[in-house]
Amino acid sequence: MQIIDIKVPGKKYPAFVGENALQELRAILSERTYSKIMIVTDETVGKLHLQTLLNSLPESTSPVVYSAPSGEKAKTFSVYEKCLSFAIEAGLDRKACILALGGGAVGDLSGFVAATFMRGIHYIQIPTTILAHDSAVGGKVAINHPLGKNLVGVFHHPEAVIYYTPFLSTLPPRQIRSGFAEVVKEALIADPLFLKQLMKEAVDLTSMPNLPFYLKKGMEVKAAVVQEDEKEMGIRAFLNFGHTLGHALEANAGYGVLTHGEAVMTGMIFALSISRKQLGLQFPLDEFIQWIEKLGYEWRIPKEAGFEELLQWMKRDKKAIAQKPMFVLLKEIGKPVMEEADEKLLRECFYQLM
Ligand SMILES: O=C(O)C(=O)C[C@@H](O)[C@H](O)[C@H](O)COP(=O)(O)O
Repeated sequence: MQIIDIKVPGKKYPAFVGENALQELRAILSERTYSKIMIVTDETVGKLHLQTLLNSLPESTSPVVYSAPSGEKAKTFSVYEKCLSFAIEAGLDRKACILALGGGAVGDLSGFVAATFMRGIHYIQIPTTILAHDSAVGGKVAINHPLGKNLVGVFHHPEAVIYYTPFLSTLPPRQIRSGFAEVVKEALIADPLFLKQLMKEAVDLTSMPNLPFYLKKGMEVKAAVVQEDEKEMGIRAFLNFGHTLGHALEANAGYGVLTHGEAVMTGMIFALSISRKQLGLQFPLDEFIQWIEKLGYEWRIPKEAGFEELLQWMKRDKKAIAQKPMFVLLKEIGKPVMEEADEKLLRECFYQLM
């Protein structure tokens, strides 16, 4: 089993990755005296994995279970309120703990509920997707606002991340693809050799013997960034590579139409294209695109997505300054910077990618 320690001011927590990770959860829950355990999951994951989780809890726990709608539908004000009402009615108090069993959306909802319920209680991330190797680490939790993705949120770190890799075996190819996009992002912003390795080895996303290693590498990249800049005052924003357009595409299409990873992959190609023009990035973009297309990414900007409309979403992005969209760009692979881009250049790159 792999253990990655995440250290932020005033807190250190482990991410356990591997086939024995659930034993670590049992140990944590046996050691701590939580007044009540509430599992938050979603309709899809609950059917597949809830029983495994229940079987691994200490006998003394009698958890209550809240099931949210699957995917981004979990991250609405109305589901947030329902989840809080459930917690209150179930008698949770300030010594209770939430277990977030699911992908990024369940993790975000659970973390936001945990952060705000009675001004903050403990929670533990139990990711079940590849995507959540990224979102479960680092304490960003949020719900969506009708005017933009993740616009309502806080930083609230989990007590631990329990990444039980057998859960990943039920993922459909589209979800594998979505999560793998964030691994590619971690390589692009931090590690040219890792990117080379991925482009050489990853040829079929349904058979990746090295996946646990890729996930660990990705989580290490993330942990190192978060450790240096917990609250995104500077370099943490580099983890948002591809997300300026990515979030806009997700929101504009209607949450759930595109997966997060599909939208981020398109956003990364957009950012790479801007980086080449604005910063002279030397990067074989065509070869990269050929690779990801072979992996099954349908990354093109949808014809019906208008530039003006997407620009409005990008202006409301959390990185925007005075309503000017900001982009994480690359000077070189592994050397990100945050920059504004001229609207004319944005438009040019945008239409090239349709
Ligand atoms: O943890 C971060 O910081 C990231 O930006 C990682 C992203 O991949 C992740 O999707 C995150 O939840 C997006 O955060 P947001 O601040 O852009 O909403």
